Formats: sequence, C-alpha cells, structure tokens
Amino acid sequence: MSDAIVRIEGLRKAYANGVEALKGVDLDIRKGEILALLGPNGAGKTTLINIVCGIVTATGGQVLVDGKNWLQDFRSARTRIGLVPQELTTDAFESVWATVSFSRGLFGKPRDDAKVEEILKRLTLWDKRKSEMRELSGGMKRRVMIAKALAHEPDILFLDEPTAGVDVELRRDMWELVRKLRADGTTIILTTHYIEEAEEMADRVGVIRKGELVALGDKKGLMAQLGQRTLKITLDDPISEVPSGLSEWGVALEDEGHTLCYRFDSHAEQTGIPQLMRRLDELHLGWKDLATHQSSLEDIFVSLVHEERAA
Ligand SMILES: Nc1ncnc2c1ncn2[C@@H]1O[C@H](COP(=O)(O)OP(=O)(O)OP(=O)(O)O)[C@@H](O)[C@H]1O
Repeated sequence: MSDAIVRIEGLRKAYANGVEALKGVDLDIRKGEILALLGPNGAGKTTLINIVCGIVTATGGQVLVDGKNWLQDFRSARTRIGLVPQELTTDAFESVWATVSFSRGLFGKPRDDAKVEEILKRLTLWDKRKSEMRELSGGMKRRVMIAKALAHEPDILFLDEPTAGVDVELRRDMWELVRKLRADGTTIILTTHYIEEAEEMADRVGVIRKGELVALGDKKGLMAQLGQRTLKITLDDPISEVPSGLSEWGVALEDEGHTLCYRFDSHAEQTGIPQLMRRLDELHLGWKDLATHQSSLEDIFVSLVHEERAA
C-alpha cells in the first residue's frame, strides 16, 4: 500500500464530441507533497483536475480520496478538496471578505469570521478585505481565488495553472505562497506549462501527453529514467556529412560540421562509446575535444512533446 491521499485509477474521459481527453490515467498523490502536472495545451490536465474535483464526470475509472470512492462519498471528498480554477471566477462588485466568506458557506461550513480572517492574513489580503474585486490587481485577484478555495479548510488543493500570464515577480510570489501552504500540511497539485515552475516547486513531476500520463517521478528520478546523455566530439577538421561508417551509432552533425553528437543511455550496459571512438580512428577522423551533457527536465519535456507532434 502507498501513502496516497488521492488515488486515481484508470481514469477516462470521452467528451460528447468524441474527444478522448483521458485514456486511462493511474496516479497516486502522496499526502503533503507538491505534485506538478506538466503537459502541452490540450493534454488533459484540466479535465483530470475537474474530474477529481467533481466538475466533470468521468467515463471510466475512479478516484479514491483517503481510500473512499469520491462519488459514493461525494460530500466528504468535496470538503477535503479545494480548487483554484484557471479562470478567475468572482463577482467584480463583491468585497474580498464577502467573496471568501461566501465560499465557505457553499460547502456547508458554519460562518467563522476568525477563520476567514486567518486565511486573508495568511494570503496578505487582510488590508484589502473591504476592497471590491474589480479594484484589485491581477496578482491580488489570484490570491483571492486561493483564499476562496481555502475558505472551507480543504487539505488537498488543486491549482490549475496558477501562474499563467503572470509576470516573473508575481510568479515567484505565488511559489512562495504555495510552499507556505505545503509547510502548513496542505497537499498541492498544480498544472503548469512552465518547466521552470515544475523544477522549482514540485516534489514530483508528472507529464501528461494526449490524455496519458507518460512520465512520473521526482526530478532526479525522471532525468535518470528518461534522460539521455549526449557525447559531443569536436573534430580537428569539419566534415560535410556523417560518414556511412558511423551509421549504426545514429550520430548527428552540428556546428557546421565541426561537432559529432552521439546520444546514449548512460544506464545501458553498453554505451557504444569505445566502439565509436575506435571507428573514428579507423576512418581517420581526428578529434580535439570530447564533452558529455546530461539532458535536463526541459530537454525531456521537449522531446516528449515532439513525440506527440510526430505521433
Ligand atoms: N467541454 C469539452 N467538450 C469537448 N472537448 C473538450 C472539453 N473540454 C476539453 N476538451 C478537449 O479535451 C482535451 C483536453 O483538454 P484539457 O482542457 O483537459 O487540456 P489541458 O491539458 O488542460 O490544456 P491547457 O493546458 O490548454 O489548459 C482537448 O482536446 C480539449 O479540446
């Protein structure tokens, strides 16, 4: 058994128009972690979140919140979960206080001014409590959305692209805030397009592509699992094309013929490097420098997205 607070099993969604947004996703979310779901536009991230939060109905599979089926035990699941949606959904003329306080009532929680005050202070919104939503900056509005999602005291928080279209400074601010929430014991699942965000924030990263979870792990684990190394061989003299004698290594030519690049799996028993170097000798290809490079999370993500385009 794992320590999953949310267990997603074989989750499927086919929309009425025939789009298969999720094709059987299995995912365990661990208590107290920050999990980032990365994926290109239309990968299925929002659909996944919306199903777990009860906004979209699944066409297959189930979600267990603390071991209980989320539909059979819907009220309890919904109380445990907070959602900050992608779109800002608030009444422009409502005050910050009313927006947050009202949201608490929606979940059947009794009025608790002390709790609302605590949440507003935690999100540095206390000074703005009387302001109408329309008077707030974009960053403040996002904070209110988080306060709203926290109003009924959930311990699992879903953030759907919390920093989309937000400037770098505000983004860092948001990261700080999310870290604080985690330190207070909240489990956080966020979706993002920004690899930097996933790298910076997440304990684990999942990559969703075309409705499937194609990778999952901590950053180092993912790099070890999916990352490749590249050996760059700087030649004495440039060449115009890769000699046929090197075809079995699948090397590429870069830097206007000055550099041969060989991608290899550093975990494989045989990297093929000694044989490649011998072949270079046989072909009388002189070289003056060798360097290896480990692919980053960004390289991995880009190659996964490329695979999608090619598919
Ligand atoms: N209500 C809907 N009806 C029909 N198709 C939908 C609906 N909502 C989403 N889709 C389709 O389902 C697929 C997954 O969309 P989803 O919004 O879950 O992706 P996403 O990964 O969140 O994308 P983005 O990063 O752009 O928000 C897309 O092809 C999308 O067009």
